[in-house]
Amino acid sequence: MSTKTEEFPAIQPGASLIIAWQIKNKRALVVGGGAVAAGRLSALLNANALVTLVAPSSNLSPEVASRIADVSLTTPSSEGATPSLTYIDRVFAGESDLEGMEMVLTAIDEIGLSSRICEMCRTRRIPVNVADVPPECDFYFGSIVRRGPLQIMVSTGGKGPRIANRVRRAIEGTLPDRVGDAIESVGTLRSELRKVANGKDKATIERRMDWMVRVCDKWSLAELAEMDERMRQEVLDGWEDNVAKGYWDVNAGVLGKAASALGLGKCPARDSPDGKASRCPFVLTSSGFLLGLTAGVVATAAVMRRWN
Ligand SMILES: C[C@@]1(CC(=O)O)c2cc3[nH]c(cc4nc(cc5[nH]c(cc(n2)[C@H]1CCC(=O)O)[C@@](C)(CC(=O)O)[C@@H]5CCC(=O)O)C(CC(=O)O)=C4CCC(=O)O)c(CCC(=O)O)c3CC(=O)O
Ligand SMILES: NC(=O)C1=CN([C@@H]2O[C@H](COP(=O)(O)OP(=O)(O)OC[C@H]3O[C@@H](n4cnc5c(N)ncnc54)[C@H](O)[C@@H]3O)[C@@H](O)[C@H]2O)C=CC1
Repeated sequence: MSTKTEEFPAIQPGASLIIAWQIKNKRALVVGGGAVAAGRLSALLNANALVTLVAPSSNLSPEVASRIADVSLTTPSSEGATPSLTYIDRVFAGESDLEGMEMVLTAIDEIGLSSRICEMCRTRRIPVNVADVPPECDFYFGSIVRRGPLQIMVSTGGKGPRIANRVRRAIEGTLPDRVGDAIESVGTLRSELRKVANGKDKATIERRMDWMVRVCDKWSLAELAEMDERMRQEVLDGWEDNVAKGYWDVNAGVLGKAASALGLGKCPARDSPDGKASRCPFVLTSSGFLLGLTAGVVATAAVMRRWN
């Protein structure tokens, strides 16, 4: 057993545990109907939770009012099913409102009541967030970037929520084009792979993971975003022989395959890791070359005109 702790990252206590909570089809309660409740409500609905919102209709924010009026949210998908959103037009009624809830969020302007709700939740071991009162939060919200299946949460652990917003915007500006579509493609490929290789034994799992890693690493994000059914099928055809096909293996016909076999398979224009072809050195170099060529031709034409 090694005793050299310096080989491992140092423990830095004081962080939050950042996890992606699967609240889909589970019940959550929102108490309050103002602007803060509206943010909580959309976060829960985006995560497919079954939300009950309790607040008097006399004081709803426009966003909460529009969600409540949205029949696609308030109608159950089938008879007897719980709708995505159930609205109850009244103030918080007490313990009975907590029945069956797996999460409770309060966003009301009554600090004493918030504390009591928090206490009730903790007695029942229901995770609770009281907006604005960190000691009464079992978890905090964060500033979120969303691109389809991709979510990035910026948290400052309660130190600077406004700065979380700024960092989030800075991150948004650096995201690769179509990163959400690229991840969606990988998701489809992974689930299709499970259909042809669904073994749960250790050897199959290892082989599947190794193949997925090699395929992912062969495709730029821009290429992945373009992967359609035909390309995906051709990539999957490589599974049997444990071959990881790249974009040009499935798109450039015989010539592309020959180039790929020679190790020239990747289009340099698409090789930038962020998939932004215009920023790629190949494109810059080749556009520079073309520009130079054009300038050369123009200059030669001018000189020749002089001579004539
Ligand atoms: C602990 C936490 C608990 C929780 O609510 O989950 C909490 C607590 C408090 N917020 C306060 C104030 C403000 N909150 C915001 C904004 C956001 N607050 C959010 C989360 C969190 N806020 C959790 C920590 C998250 C973290 O640190 O990473 C965000 C990220 C997510 C969201 O709420 O959806 C969202 C930005 C989302 C976005 O823009 O993308 C702004 C800015 C603005 O309004 O523009 C201000 C005014 C500026 C200021 O005061 O700093 C106060 C003081 C109230 C007072 O002074 O009385 C407290 C209480 C205290 O700090 O004691
Ligand atoms: N964490 C954060 O990011 C922020 C938190 N806040 C805090 O969150 C809380 C809510 O903020 P806003 O939405 O702006 O408030 P708001 O005053 O607009 O809305 C309060 C809502 O709660 C409802 N309400 C009041 N008593 C209720 C009860 N007993 N039962 C059910 N519903 C009740 C009201 O009818 C109203 O719909 C405030 O305490 C505020 O200080 C405010 C801004 C940012």
